[in-house]
Amino acid sequence: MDNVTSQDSEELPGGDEGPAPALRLKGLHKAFADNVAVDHVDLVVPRGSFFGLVGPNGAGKTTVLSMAVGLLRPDEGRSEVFGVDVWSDPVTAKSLMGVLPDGLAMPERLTGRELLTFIGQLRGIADDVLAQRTRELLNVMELNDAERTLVVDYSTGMRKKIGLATALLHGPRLLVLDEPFEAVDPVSAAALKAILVRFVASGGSVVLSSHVMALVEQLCDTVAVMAKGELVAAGPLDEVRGDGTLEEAFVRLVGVEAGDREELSWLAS
Ligand SMILES: Nc1ncnc2c1ncn2[C@@H]1O[C@H](COP(=O)(O)OP(=O)(O)OP(=O)(O)O)[C@@H](O)[C@H]1O
Repeated sequence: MDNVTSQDSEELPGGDEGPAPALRLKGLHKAFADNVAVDHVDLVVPRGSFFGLVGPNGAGKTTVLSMAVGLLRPDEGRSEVFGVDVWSDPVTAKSLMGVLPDGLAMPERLTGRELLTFIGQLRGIADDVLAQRTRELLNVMELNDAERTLVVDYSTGMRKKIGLATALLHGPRLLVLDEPFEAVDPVSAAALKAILVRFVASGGSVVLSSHVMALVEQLCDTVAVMAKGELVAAGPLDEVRGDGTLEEAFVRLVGVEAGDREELSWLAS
């Protein structure tokens, strides 16, 4: 299936240091009232990498990814996709990336096929190409059986899958996926993983957030660990996890509450 591959052949902006990375975050900062959700985060996602962002609940993953893709305006800092500034040139930047945001809002009173057709037409994809890509994506996502079902009646996992299909439709070079495997059954997850692995093998770049360390360890070559709005580690998977597992490194980096606390002792009585 040629269409779910990256089209990384055109020249994209670079600089003195060579081609620009797939994603570069410079000093991204966001506070909600007194709560600093993301604290001056700098991050580079190299081209062709499969990048995993992990961190405990409330660490700032969704906030940083939302700013990175132009869905949430930062208080400070900038985000560049292949050297294109997401806020000053949003049309170019958004043509280069496919995004699966957290809590994706979609036109819900459409079938999966209608939704993909609608998004494809907004993207200006030619009718024949769109029809072929829609057919293949519904097939690969195993949503063919649900072709006549409205998205509003989809399960959570099915919504993730149709969301990923909309992100892939225009053949982006970078995919930014917030918790793509949440609520997806193991069979569908295997299909999604295969699509993403193939996308990276063809030159695409993926950034995903997840709470599932085993999945990040299995898929990603580069990881970043976030806690309390800051990056506490970032680099090649083997460097970040050291001699142990990613989960052990995560616990070491993020810290855990003491396990012998008095609270909830009544549960065992
Ligand atoms: N729209 C908002 N208004 C106010 N506070 C917010 C908003 N969005 C996020 N926050 C706060 O910012 C912090 C970071 O939240 P964020 O959703 O980015 O974390 P996360 O790492 O994605 O968490 P999770 O793993 O639970 O999804 C949290 O303290 C959260 O309460």
